[in-house]
Amino acid sequence: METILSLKNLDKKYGAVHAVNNLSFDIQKGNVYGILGPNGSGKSTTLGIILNVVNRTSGEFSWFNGNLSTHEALKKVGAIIERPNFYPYMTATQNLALICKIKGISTEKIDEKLQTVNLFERRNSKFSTFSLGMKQRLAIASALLNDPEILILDEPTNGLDPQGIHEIRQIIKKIAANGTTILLASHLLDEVEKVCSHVVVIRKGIKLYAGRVDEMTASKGLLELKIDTNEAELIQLLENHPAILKVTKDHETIIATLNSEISATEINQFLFNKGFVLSHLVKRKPSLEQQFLDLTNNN
Ligand SMILES: Nc1ncnc2c1ncn2[C@@H]1O[C@H](COP(=O)(O)OP(=O)(O)OP(=O)(O)O)[C@@H](O)[C@H]1O
Repeated sequence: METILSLKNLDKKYGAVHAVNNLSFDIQKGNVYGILGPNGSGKSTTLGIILNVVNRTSGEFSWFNGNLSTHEALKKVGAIIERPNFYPYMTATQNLALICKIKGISTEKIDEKLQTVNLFERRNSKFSTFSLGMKQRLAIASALLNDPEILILDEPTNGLDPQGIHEIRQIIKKIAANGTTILLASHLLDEVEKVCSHVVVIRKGIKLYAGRVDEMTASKGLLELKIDTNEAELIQLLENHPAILKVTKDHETIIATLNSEISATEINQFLFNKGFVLSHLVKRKPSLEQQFLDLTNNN
């Protein structure tokens, strides 16, 4: 696996605010990474540091195994960390041509990138006529003009309506499917769940989890149970079962969080043998949301 970016013990303090706290993780080529954390958890600061627009307090980061200077490496990076300024009276194509000129890159990729973000049909429309979603898509096209190895996006769907959000997510997936590595920051759990293969969960600048999204969701799961009588006795029995970590109630439903593998059939048989006949039994995986809440509460 080729490492695109490596962060080691990165730290950033703004006076008394410890925005990034001893953060380490690696970005491997071809994956889609989400930095997930609530507002103010240090996501933008982390992106700012690796893009050389924020100075770190201590720690290291290296691009492409340290084979290139940061200046050279950043030529292979496409990033949108603030809304870029486009000229309202110029068309999509004209705006991108200007960016090519400023960056000193060829204009030959403009049409291809407009197609990638589904704006080719609107290439001759003035920027001022674009919806917020279209503006964001044009920003993505502008970040792709140099065919970057990695695309970095800070809160790519912020402020968009549901249709705009869906379109941006589809485009991110399309870009990833073409082999571009992606790193995005988001405070939205479902965004990371829908778009990313890997996640780094941070809170108050501290890493709480780093790994595959599907491994994070592949915990032991939970059981939903209902019974018409003897509910208190059932809860007590479940609490003493070795495969069950804890038991809670959500309205009429008993929720048993598992700490080891057990099938719904096994638990059903066990309870039936003890004289409990359930009216409802479902085994579920906890959502990323629940795991995220568990992670942030436990830390
Ligand atoms: N220039 C700055 N000066 C002082 N404090 C700052 C500065 N930039 C960020 N911070 C603080 O650092 C912490 C992390 O902020 P950061 O913007 O990195 O978080 P974030 O996770 O990106 O949040 P958001 O999604 O709200 O932007 C916050 O407490 C923020 O107030």
